[in-house]
Amino acid sequence: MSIQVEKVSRTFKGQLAVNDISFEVKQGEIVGLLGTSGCGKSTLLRAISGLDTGYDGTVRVNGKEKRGTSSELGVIFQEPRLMPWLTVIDNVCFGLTGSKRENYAKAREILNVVGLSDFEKHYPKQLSGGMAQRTAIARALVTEPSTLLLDEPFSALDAFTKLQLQDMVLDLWDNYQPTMVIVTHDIDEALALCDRVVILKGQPGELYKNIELNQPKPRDKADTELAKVKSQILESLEIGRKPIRPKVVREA
Ligand SMILES: Nc1ncnc2c1ncn2[C@@H]1O[C@H](COP(=O)(O)OP(=O)(O)OP(=O)(O)O)[C@@H](O)[C@H]1O
Repeated sequence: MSIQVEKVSRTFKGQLAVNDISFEVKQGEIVGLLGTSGCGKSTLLRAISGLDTGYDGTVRVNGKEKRGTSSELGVIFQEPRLMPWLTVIDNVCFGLTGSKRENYAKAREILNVVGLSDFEKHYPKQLSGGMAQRTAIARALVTEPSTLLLDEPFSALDAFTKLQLQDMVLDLWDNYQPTMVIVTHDIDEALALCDRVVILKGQPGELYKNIELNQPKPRDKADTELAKVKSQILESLEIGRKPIRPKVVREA
């Protein structure tokens, strides 16, 4: 599934939050939305997902205008949003319309991919943060969406779990080749996962740069080309360029 974002703007109570943003996500591509806090990344993702319809401009899916949610788009949030009274497998099946037998078969296949086969009978309170987020990812995948939209999916997790789940995303991609849009603050995460990074800047947020990443995955973190892209991104975001405090010049 390809996505075309055309001249999308969003105003909240007379205040422009994102301004005239256009970009395309090709079929099977993993695109990262990066930018400093408040530049409108989540607002843009909500417009793409159809959870928000109050924007100006157009979102197209495979070239056709879309406004509103679609079962072809799976959304994953920062927090897993599981139902505490349901087991892992019942959380994954929630919303499926088939027979219990069919649903469980589908859910078990996905739970295997996300590494939770041994935990299907656990309840959310018995899971670690990483396992809960894996369950949320399995729930999004079970309807076989061709596109996944992820809003800072790993930012609440510890560094080690985050790396494990980033590897899992690459495995998922190998299995299903979904189109993905990932909102992240984490430049290393974007460098590990994305084929392209869209950088937003300012308030209201505007599209600043589109950076292609052609290195094969899984990527070598020590790769010099990747290091160059990282400094290009840091420079775009104006991180590390200014001293945090102005230098005090003392008189002799
Ligand atoms: N429902 C809303 N009502 C009013 N203002 C909103 C709403 N949603 C977002 N905004 C405003 O729009 C701007 C962009 O917010 P958004 O959450 O999209 O930014 P972001 O880049 O995702 O930020 P962060 O990285 O901190 O999550 C902010 O100024 C925010 O206050």
